[in-house]
Amino acid sequence: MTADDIKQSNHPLRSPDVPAAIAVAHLVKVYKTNRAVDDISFSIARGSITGLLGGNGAGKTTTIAMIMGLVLPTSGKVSVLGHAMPERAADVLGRMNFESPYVDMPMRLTVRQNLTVFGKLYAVRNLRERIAQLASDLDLTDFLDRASGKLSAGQKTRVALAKALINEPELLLLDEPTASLDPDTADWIRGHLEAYCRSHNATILLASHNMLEVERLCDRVIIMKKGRVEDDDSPAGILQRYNRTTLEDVFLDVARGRDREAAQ
Ligand SMILES: Nc1ncnc2c1ncn2[C@@H]1O[C@H](COP(=O)(O)OP(=O)(O)OP(=O)(O)O)[C@@H](O)[C@H]1O
Repeated sequence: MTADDIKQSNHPLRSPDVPAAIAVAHLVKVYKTNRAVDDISFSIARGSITGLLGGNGAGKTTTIAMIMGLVLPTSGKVSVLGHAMPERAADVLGRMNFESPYVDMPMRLTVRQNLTVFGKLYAVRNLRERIAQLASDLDLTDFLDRASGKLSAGQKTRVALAKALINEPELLLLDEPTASLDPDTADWIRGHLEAYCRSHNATILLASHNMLEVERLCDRVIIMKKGRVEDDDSPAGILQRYNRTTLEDVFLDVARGRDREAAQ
């Protein structure tokens, strides 16, 4: 059954009894006097792909880090797959995963060794087969036994994605998943993520500065500015409200402080 079938049916995953993939309520993070995240609330349905947009310093990474339980909120609540974070992290960390091209793996270990370490951390069954499958899906076979520090930026991104998918997560948090990939490879990765989501009814929350990527992948867009949620809607709804034809233009409107009415 695909994610679309589930959305259109009475499948149990649609039932109100199934908790949201992510729910945050009045979430705040203050660093000294800087309100990096300033009272944000949203809920993300299972099986959806949501883009988290915003300029540099808008609070995207801090939000994702609180959802993962890595950064403690100053106040507010986070729930992941129905479990409070960070209190119940042990119940959910094995069912989620994270990818950022800015987090390096141990450089001297080969790609296969790194994936083996992460697979063991997640207690992945049939790990050898899982790594072979990911290597084939993400085209890693040629450099599986090369030291991770000797890969190109694009190869590293594909390995990071393999690491993020190793435990077949129900929830995937991605920070710039296609940074430093050439357009063709980036497009191919997006197709892979989309197919993964549909086949596993998985949920993705991705922070991105690539508006075309967000338009292509996301069924919902949350725009952050100065730690707050500036807008939250489908890409089509947002384009209509700002009277724009591309999210790139909406992004510039938000960044430059042009409000929705002025954009019309
Ligand atoms: N560990 C930290 N200590 C102090 N301030 C921090 C810390 N991490 C982030 N900040 C500040 O919090 C604010 C939000 O940063 P954050 O990294 O969440 O933004 P972002 O939207 O992910 O930005 P970018 O697009 O540049 O990655 C910024 O002003 C940043 O300087």
